[in-house]
Amino acid sequence: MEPVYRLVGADADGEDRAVEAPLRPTDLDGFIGQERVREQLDLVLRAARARGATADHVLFSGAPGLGKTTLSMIIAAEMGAPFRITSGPAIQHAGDLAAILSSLTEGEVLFLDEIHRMSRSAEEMLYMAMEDFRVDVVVGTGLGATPIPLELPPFTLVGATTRAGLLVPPLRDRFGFTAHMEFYAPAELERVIHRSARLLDVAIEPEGAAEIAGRSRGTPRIANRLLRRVRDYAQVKADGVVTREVASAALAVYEIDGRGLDRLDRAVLGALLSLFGGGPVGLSTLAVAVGEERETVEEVAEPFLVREGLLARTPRGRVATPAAWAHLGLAPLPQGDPGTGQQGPFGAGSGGHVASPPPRQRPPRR
Ligand SMILES: Nc1ncnc2c1ncn2[C@@H]1O[C@H](COP(=O)(O)OP(=O)(O)OP(=O)(O)O)[C@@H](O)[C@H]1O
Repeated sequence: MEPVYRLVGADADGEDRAVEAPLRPTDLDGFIGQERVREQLDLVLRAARARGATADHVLFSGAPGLGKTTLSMIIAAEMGAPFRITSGPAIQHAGDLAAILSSLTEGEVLFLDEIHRMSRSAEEMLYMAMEDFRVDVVVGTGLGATPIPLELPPFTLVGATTRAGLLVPPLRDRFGFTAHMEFYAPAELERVIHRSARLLDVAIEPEGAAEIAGRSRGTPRIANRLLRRVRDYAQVKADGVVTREVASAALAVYEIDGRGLDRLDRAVLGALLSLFGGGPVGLSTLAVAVGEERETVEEVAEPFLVREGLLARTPRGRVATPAAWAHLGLAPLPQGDPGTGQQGPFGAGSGGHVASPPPRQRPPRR
């Protein structure tokens, strides 16, 4: 699938990569939210420091942009250890991993992003390295292949994954501490935005920060990106201060609505409601209706709509919830509406079927 650029996408784009470094908190106290993870990690690190030992291996799981890389850098900083970063897709052969591991120094923190995308042979080498701080490097090929054991200095592996379920148990079991990163509450995102605004020298009012936070999909990376776009607008169209009105007008230019939905999200939801009476409708049909690839609808638009309780995936197809009708300002079709002839799982009006004639669009609710 071609990557789809979205201002509210959680993956890092080129600009994010270029500007995120100075916005990262550098110690646990400066890291906002994720209270439980922070508290547990603090204990793990303090205990390791008190023993004069290297910290246990750590696994972070969770959606992109929630702070996994930032926390792993904090682990290195808190341990006073060097930090190195690599990723699963960059390690396609066991030899790639052996080269990295054999150059680690004592106590170094190795951050392995997208650990679920490493090759199987590298994964097997990693188990041994994590457990025994040793790897077998195979020299030669065929009958002449000989494993040469190589001792490694103690190090801390910090793995990050968006798909913890894809990790094989022997790998998962070798992490001493595993944490799942949750989406952030709006109040936490407001703190992230105020902190970033201070670092970027942007004047922002509390209501302006709240406006951005509400549209940031629970994700600090998106909050920081929206802040940068709102700052541009404030400089060009206003007096540079981010007020509620400025934030709201700026994000309207980018077609990000009050709940953080963008044009694609609203197109999917709009088609589901106005063409298919709220569903159920098959994914392929829905994708054709919005002129997008099936994968784009399924992987790019739907996860957030499902998370927000606006859309449900049911065995009979995609279904809009009552909240979806309310969000688009439409009244759900009444029970037994001739436009749909069916009753869906979300009560009155959520029925409807691809084969049915498209229902009439209702005027906005008062
Ligand atoms: N708790 C937080 N407090 C303040 N800023 C944060 C926090 N979490 C993340 N950020 C900011 O959000 C941005 C993205 O964070 P980070 O790169 O650590 O996310 P990630 O989970 O590693 O994402 P990916 O999986 O895409 O690599 C960074 O600019 C970082 O400063």
